[in-house]
Amino acid sequence: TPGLLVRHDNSFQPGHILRVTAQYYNQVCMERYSVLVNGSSPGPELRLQEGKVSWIRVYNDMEDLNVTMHWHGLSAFTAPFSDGTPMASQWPIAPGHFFDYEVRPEVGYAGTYFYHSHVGFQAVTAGGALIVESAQPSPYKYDEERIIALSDFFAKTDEEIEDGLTSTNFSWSGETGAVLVNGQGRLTTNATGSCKLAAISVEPGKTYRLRFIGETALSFVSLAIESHDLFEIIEADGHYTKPVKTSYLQISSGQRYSVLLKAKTEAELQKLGSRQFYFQLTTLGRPAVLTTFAVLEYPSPIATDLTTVPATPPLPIANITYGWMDYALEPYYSDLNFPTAAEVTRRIIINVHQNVSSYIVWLQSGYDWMETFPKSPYLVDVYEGKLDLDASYKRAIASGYGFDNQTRLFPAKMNETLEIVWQNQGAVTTGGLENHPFHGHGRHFYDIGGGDGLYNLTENEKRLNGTHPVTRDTTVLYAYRTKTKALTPSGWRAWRVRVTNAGVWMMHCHILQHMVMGMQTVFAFGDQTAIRAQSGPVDKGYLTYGGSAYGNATYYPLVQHFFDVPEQTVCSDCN
Ligand SMILES: O=C1O[C@H]([C@@H](O)CO)C(O)=C1O
Repeated sequence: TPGLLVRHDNSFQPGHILRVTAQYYNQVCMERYSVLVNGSSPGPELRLQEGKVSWIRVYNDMEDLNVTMHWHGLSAFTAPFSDGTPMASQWPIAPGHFFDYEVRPEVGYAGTYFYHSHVGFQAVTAGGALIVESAQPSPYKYDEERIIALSDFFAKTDEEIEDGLTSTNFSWSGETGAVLVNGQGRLTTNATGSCKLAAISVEPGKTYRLRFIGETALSFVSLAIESHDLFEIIEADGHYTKPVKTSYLQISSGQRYSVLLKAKTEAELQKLGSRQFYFQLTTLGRPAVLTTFAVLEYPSPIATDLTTVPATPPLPIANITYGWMDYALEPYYSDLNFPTAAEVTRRIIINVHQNVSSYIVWLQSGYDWMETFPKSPYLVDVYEGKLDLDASYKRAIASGYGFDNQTRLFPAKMNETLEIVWQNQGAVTTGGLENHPFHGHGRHFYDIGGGDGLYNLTENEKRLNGTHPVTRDTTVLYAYRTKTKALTPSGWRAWRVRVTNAGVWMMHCHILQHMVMGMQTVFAFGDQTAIRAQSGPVDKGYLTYGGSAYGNATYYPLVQHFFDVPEQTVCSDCN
């Protein structure tokens, strides 16, 4: 019997504890008020085991802000209220409360992930690396690994940024001040002072698995390493790929890649006459191009110089590569589950564009979605019997867009095979276009590619022929140009998804500013019956804000164990 209620009193030991605070913090030698996990940005690195349940306790130690924690890329494998999307899959954790997330990474999903708050702009600082360890040895051999998490620095506070983006008196967040590596960096290429670049230490002759994590709020980054001009991609978004050689990476907010890097030998270092090399990171597709640095350092009798920024970048300044690695990545392990075009039962074309009127918003199928839209979380409403997904489905089908504008849901039935096409269009009034890294919660989607103009099924089938699409959770809808005519198609990205995991799954642009400006959609997979059947009955403590599933300083929560049923229950089951 899943769903046993357990009082999480003092005897309960969560596997991990994350404490979220809002406080002044030092980054790039500037003080900024921000939301942190365990007092730092990035927060602690979490390691979970493939196939095993992890309980992660998240304390909201803030006075006046809600929080949720999302396990980016793992969300199909959480208990019903554990995906961490506010007002979609759970009531957010109220100030002074805590919530125990139950996360079970599925076998086959060992790889590189991250966690982050899903509330407002908090994820700019509130997040950290999440590695799912495999029960099996890696198919690739490497000596050691290093995590390289990229994030952005903004001088404005989250509140100023959110207010600016959502008020009639629109004001942009500003562009990123610096792209940071593991939370470290300097404001501009020629900044002076003692502020240090991040150092990634390696030893001569060893092979490293570099795990790159796109934890940026905004930045789409092209990245290369001085004198180390060839590495091999072996993982994308949690899945091993066949090896692909490349001289640079292009990584958006929400994406992860692992690459193998062969460190120079002692002899090669002698020849090069250097023991430190720059990582060069350039932002793409924004009005301002920013180039920032980190350092790859080898053991040296002379301390590595982390305060000098090269006056001239050692590598050429990168440009965007449209369709980078599209149709090129293939799964390492053969995957027979890829749905062909003939298997697609419904194609949902989602037109996305910016609308400039009294507010500046991003619309999908004509509507924005903000966490302020629902009065209560969809998933809660399903269990309360207040949300009729069959009626919503009928309205969505009748609309011709697969979208129900009453609930602002994209509802789907179990066992449908969806093709979801994100279609970029010029902004209303300005014709402006941008690149958007679209992220899908729930089970990973098959990425069937992207291109310029308008999606053309026949043309894309030709390109797909003979390739083996990979499953991803974040891929980029490119713009191809910065301007076109209002509502004119310019760029598309398409996914295929088998509807097998009942639940409420967000699909959204991972740029935090764009999310705040409405660039989010919510899919409901399965109707009420399917969702309830998957979880079994749920406790009422999940159905109200601050309910009894949420603990506080004087109250131990009543938590349902959906996967991890304590032993005594198994025993009472037998009776
Ligand atoms: O969403 C955005 O809004 C601004 C601009 O389009 C409106 O000023 C910008 O640069 C974005 O990426």
